[in-house]
Order: sequence, then structure tokens, then C-alpha cells
Amino acid sequence: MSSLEEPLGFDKLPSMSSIDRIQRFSASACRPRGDDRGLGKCWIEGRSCSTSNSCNEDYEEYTGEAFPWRRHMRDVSEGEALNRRASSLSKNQIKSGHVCDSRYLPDHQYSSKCNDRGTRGITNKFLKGIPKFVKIVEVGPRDGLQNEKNIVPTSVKIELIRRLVSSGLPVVEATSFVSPKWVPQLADAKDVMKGVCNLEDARLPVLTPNIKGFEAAVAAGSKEVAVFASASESFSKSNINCSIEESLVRYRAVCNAAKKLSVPVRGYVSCVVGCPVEGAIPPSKVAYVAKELHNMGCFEISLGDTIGVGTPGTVVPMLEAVMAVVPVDKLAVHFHDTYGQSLANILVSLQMGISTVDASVAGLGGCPYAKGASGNVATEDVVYMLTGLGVKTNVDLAKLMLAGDFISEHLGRQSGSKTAIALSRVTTDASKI
Ligand SMILES: CC(C)(COP(=O)([O-])OP(=O)([O-])OC[C@H]1O[C@@H](n2cnc3c(N)ncnc32)[C@H](O)[C@@H]1OP(=O)([O-])[O-])[C@@H](O)C(=O)NCCC(=O)NCCSC(=O)C[C@@](C)(O)CC(=O)[O-]
Repeated sequence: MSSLEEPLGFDKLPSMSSIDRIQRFSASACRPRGDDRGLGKCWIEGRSCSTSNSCNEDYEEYTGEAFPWRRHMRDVSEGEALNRRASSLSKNQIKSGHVCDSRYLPDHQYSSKCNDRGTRGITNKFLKGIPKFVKIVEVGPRDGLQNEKNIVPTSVKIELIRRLVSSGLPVVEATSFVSPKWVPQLADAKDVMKGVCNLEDARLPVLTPNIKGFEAAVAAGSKEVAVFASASESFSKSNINCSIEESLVRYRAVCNAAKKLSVPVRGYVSCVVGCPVEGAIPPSKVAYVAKELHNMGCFEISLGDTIGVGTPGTVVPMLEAVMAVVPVDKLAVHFHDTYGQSLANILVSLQMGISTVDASVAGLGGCPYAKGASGNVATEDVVYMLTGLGVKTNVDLAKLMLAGDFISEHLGRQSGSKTAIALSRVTTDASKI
């Protein structure tokens, strides 16, 4: 087992102490910057905003239903079981009340909003910078299934993608056109694309590590691709068998070819806070790779905590460094949940103005070249949190849960989504009442 295949030792965990913590959180660090390059001014305490869809002077209270997806549950024709859950939920009367309590317990009222005037100021202070709409990029069929021990049949992958698209997800990463010797789990990329390329309700990007992969992807009908670089030299070698600089040369070639065909290219940066070999990764390295990808024409840069070691303490300075060189509206975050930090990391990212979040249904995921990394943050958990924050996603949680049930049943294990497990339990219990 190489050191890349071992989880990070405690001594290698990145921490805020390696960064100038005091300076970053001092009052002067929070001063609005004069040269607003569209990157925002100051995010702490929501005093200013970074994106056009965030940061109203008065944080607009969420006035939607506490559980809007309940409305859609009746529409899920194939989801008999879920329909039963939905009606059980209705019976259980989860009311949108005035109690300022984010818990759901059968004896408590639940509300996403707080009408208590006394606490509204505090609510405004913490939620003001959060975007009103978040684009969720579903990566389960690619990032999730690339790491499965048993190869998932092509027909199951196609059905999973169909279900995810029908849940309202705007982007579903479908597969990878990588070497089948490196990732045999996705060797059927061409057939998967054949089965889904007629789906019109979502964009279906695919990973391409080089021109060969790009050409194969386009020939298979892909209309959007993604390239994946790393902020860690060691991870770059282990994942794509070349240095960071060599990978950037390859990706420039992919971007140039894509430009000629008007194919949008997304860029990933992996190991943005930690690497299994190198330990903590300096924010400046992440910023360098992100800027290179942006300069070569990537329309969006997804910042991946590949092994899930980040905490808000390391994610914030990393984002701050990247946001100094790439506009915040071009950035996405991609968290794995190895240490249970994903939702906290997403929340601080939203507070900093990020409005694109990668997630994986049922928490599937991991990288075959970064053992010890667990699944991505579960899409269901992200949708649940965003709904509670009053942030729109256009995703129907009931349908998303059906997609999660479908793949979890196929894989023969429980969903990795806490929301999916909890809602299933709540509805099962309610149906017994
Ligand atoms: C990049 C390579 C191809 C270099 O692999 P290599 O072995 O250095 O490639 P090569 O150029 O020397 O070619 C060797 C063989 O591979 C073939 N080949 C070459 N390219 C392709 C291609 N595109 N599709 C199919 N076949 C290909 C090529 O034709 C040749 O075939 P042979 O002559 O031996 O029969 C390889 O290392 C590879 O495929 N790596 C991909 C690994 C991978 O997919 N990892 C998971 C991605 S997840 C990630 O990066 C993190 C992310 C994005 O999720 C975000 C996060 O969590 O942080």
C-alpha cells in the first residue's frame, strides 16, 4: 500500500495555525477592498456582498413552505413507497410555525424561518451574504461510481442519471473518458453517454484528462467536459501520471480544442486543503492552479477537498486566496465528508459568496487514487440545509431521495445521506401512528 492509499495521519492534518490566523480575522482584514475586481469586498458579518444574487441589505426572510418537497411528493408516479411517506408526513403535521427552532421532532413545530423580532438581527447577521439560489452540480454517477469496488452495470448508471435529472438537478456529471486501465469502473463511458445524451433537462458534463479523452467524449455526444488538475504535485502524479505543469499543458490543449467546437470546459482543482502525501496545501498553490484554469478558458473552477480533511478554519483562507485571483461567481466547492465537515464547509463557502456546490446522491464517492477519502457530501443533505436556509435549488428532494434509494439498493447498502435516512425514519414512524 503506498502512502497515497492511507488516510491522513493526525500530524498531517492541515490547520489554521499554519496560516496567519490573526491577520486573516483581524478587523483590518475585514475592511472592504478598494479594488473590487468583482471578487467581493468583505464577507465577515455580511457587511458587504460578493455576488449579484447574494447579500440583500435586509436579508429576505424565507417565506416558502417549511418542507416544499412534500408538495411534489404526490407527483412522483414511480415512487409508491415515497408517496406513502409523504402522506404520513402530512398526517404528522410538520407545521410552518412561529417557533424559532430548526429541529424537527414529532412534538415540536418546525420552521425554516424565524418570526421572532428579537432574534431577527442575529439571523440577518449570519445569513445575509448567502446566495438566494445555489446551483447544485451532481457528481454521483461519476465521482461516486468511479470508486465502487464492483462495477455498476451500464443500465443502472443510465437509470440513475435519468432519475437525478428528473429531480430537477441542473447539472449531472455523467461519466469520465479516462483510461479504462486506470478507472475500469467507468470503462463504459461511451455507452453511458449513448443512453443519456438525449436528456434535455440538465447539462451532462464528463471528465476528460487529455485530448484523447476529449475527442472520445465529443464523438459520444458530450456537450460539456471537465478537466481535473491538482494543487498537490504528488496527487497529480498519482491521479493522472504527470506533474501539475504537464497537466496544465494538456488542459490548455483541451480548452483550445473545446473552444473551436464551443464546448464549455469546467476545471477542477483537487487537494485544495490537504493531500494524503504532502499534508497541508498552501492556499497560494490552489490559487495558482485555479487562476491557470480560469485563464485557459474554464468557465467554472471547482475546488475539491479530495480527501475531506478541510474545516472552515482551512477552507476560508483557501477560498480567500482563490477569490483574490478568480471571480467568485466562477467558483464552485466540492467537499468530501471524511471528517464530517462538509456542510460546515459549504456554509462558510456560501457566506463568502460561492453559489455553486458539488454533491453526490446518497453520499457516494471517493477517489480511487486517494484511498482513505470517503464519499462526497450527500446531495440530499445539501438540499435539506439549503431549504432550511431559504435558498432555492429547484431540486425536488422526494425525487432525489428516490434516486438515492435506487442506487443504494443496487449497491446493497444504506444511503450515506443523513437526511435520506432521517426522513425515511420519520415517515416510517409517522405511518405507524
Ligand atoms: C490521464 C491518464 C490517461 C494518463 O495515463 P498514462 O498511462 O500516463 O497515459 P498514456 O498517455 O501513457 O497512455 C497509456 C494508455 O492509455 C490510453 N489512454 C490515454 N488517455 C486515454 C483516455 N483519455 N481514454 C482512454 N484511454 C486513454 C492510451 O491510448 C494508452 O493506451 P495503450 O496504447 O496502452 O493501449 C490516466 O492517468 C488516467 O486516465 N487517469 C484518470 C484517473 C481518474 O479518473 N481519477 C479520478 C478522477 S477524480 C479527481 O481527480 C478528483 C475530483 C475531480 O473528483 C475532484 C476532487 O474530489 O477533488
